[in-house]
Amino acid sequence: FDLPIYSDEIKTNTDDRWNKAYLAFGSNLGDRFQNIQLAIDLLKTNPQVTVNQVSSLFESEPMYFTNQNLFMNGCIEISTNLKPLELLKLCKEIEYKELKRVKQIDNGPRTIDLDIIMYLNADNEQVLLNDSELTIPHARMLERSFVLEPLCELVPFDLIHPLTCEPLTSHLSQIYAKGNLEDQLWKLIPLPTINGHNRFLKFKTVEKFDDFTGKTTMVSQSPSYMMCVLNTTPDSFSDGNEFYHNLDKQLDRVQHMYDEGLKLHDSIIIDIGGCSTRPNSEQIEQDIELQRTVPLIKAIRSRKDWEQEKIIISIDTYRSQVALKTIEAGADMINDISGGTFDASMFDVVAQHPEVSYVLSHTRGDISNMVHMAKYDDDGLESGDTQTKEFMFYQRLPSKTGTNVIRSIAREISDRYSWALLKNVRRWQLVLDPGLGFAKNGKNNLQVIRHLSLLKNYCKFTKDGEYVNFRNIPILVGPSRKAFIGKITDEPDASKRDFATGSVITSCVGFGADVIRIHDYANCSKAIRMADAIYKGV
Ligand SMILES: Nc1nc2ncc(COP(=O)(O)O)nc2c(=O)[nH]1
Ligand SMILES: Nc1nc2ncc(COP(=O)(O)O)nc2c(=O)[nH]1
Repeated sequence: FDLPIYSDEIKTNTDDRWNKAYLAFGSNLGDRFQNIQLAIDLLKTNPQVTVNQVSSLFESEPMYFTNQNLFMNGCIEISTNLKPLELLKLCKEIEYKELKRVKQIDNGPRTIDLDIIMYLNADNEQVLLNDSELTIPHARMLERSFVLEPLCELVPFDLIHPLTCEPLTSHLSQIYAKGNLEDQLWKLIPLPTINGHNRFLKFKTVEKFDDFTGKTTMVSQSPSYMMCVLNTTPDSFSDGNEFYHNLDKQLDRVQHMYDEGLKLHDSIIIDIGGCSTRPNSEQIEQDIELQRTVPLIKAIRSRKDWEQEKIIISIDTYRSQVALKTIEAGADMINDISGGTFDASMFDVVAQHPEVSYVLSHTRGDISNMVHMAKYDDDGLESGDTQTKEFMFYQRLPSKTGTNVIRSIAREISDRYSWALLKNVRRWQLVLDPGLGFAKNGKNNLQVIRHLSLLKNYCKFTKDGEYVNFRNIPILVGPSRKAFIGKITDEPDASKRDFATGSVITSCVGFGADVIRIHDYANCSKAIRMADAIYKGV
């Protein structure tokens, strides 16, 4: 490896191309999430820095000096024309001047820690630096899962460490192989703060070696979340809404969800839908959708007898204005079945609220024609595109395998993912949903459920060199009472499909789903708990 040895007086960029750097952030003092967002914004506002990507957020046990609060960690990819020592100066300014970090002891608590991990010059070559003030690559990065895990979301899985010449992903696997609990991380999806409670959806995804196949994949090992459907539309296909417009009746139902759901879950997600998304259903006006959702959300949030921090409110809408108004009313998640395709402003609204989660779903076409778009029989690559390469946990996916359905879905979601990031949506906000029944027929739905772990471990290199991966992004599925269940169990009445739904959600958990959207919360809650015990060892 003819690695460039960099020092100030040698390489200054003769052309206007910028260098790239990977920074690691950590905070365990004050409002960690706010501190991190402030540090990112301070980097963004610097004219000599562009923030390209930000990883998921992770919670980790303190290393070295263990008697302190849990850390919130992640990584940032920036482009910059600052040289390493100038970049270090900027990071220190952000830490000490802006975020008032006070360094008492080494490895002790801090409002923010911003470390330069790696630095690549304009020719994309790793830069090595051994200065008294700064070592690049960071001398301790290879012992830190709280650095390598978020970093492996941002860099191609085959990127090597310039000194060990080993891929970063294999260094990370080596840390996990030691089996130290303190190396395991919790992935955090931020939610709006309520009554002073900083809330997060929390997921633990671990690398698991499969004894039978000898392959390693990422699997979930944390309790699955239950998303309870609360449709306020007269034409919901499955919970025939006799009380869709009666607020008191709806609050009674929420009370029952609260009582039943919290028996076996630490929190419940209530998915409020004011406009049916059933294929070919009539799409009511936005104002009516707002009337059916905003007052209900406000009424839920006004109940002092409920522990509000345990009630996560999701709004099932593809309209940006409904998303905006319901967030203002107290919604925590935007559940958009259209993947941002029905309303061009949706991603702008999501980007304005980095504390709100967004379900990025797969569909095709629109409500009236999606049923005709369930064609997945080829690998879906543009004809003649031989450069796009797709992988499932670093194993190259040969074309023409039985995984065409899930690969097409993963690829089409990854296109929406890239667009969302361009619109400044944060990776940490996202939950993925393959969209059961949306531009999928019954057979497709079964294949999607069987291949959920491919979606979870999907990554691709596009022909123009972009790298996308879904490492650590939770998967939501909504199979409850759907037509494919009715067809297989010969049950035309949707409201009688709950027992069969219980078996489907067990399979979904078994194949890696992290959030399950259901109608019969009282019974499905138990099925989810059993599935968590069997498949996730929870
Ligand atoms: N979990 C966790 N533990 C830690 N321990 C020490 C330091 C100090 O790191 P430094 O050597 O870069 O100052 N940072 C962290 C951290 O960010 N996360
Ligand atoms: N994220 C997500 N949201 C959804 N919203 C509505 C429906 C249609 O079912 P319903 O009429 O029972 O709400 N299905 C989904 C789904 O599968 N995933």
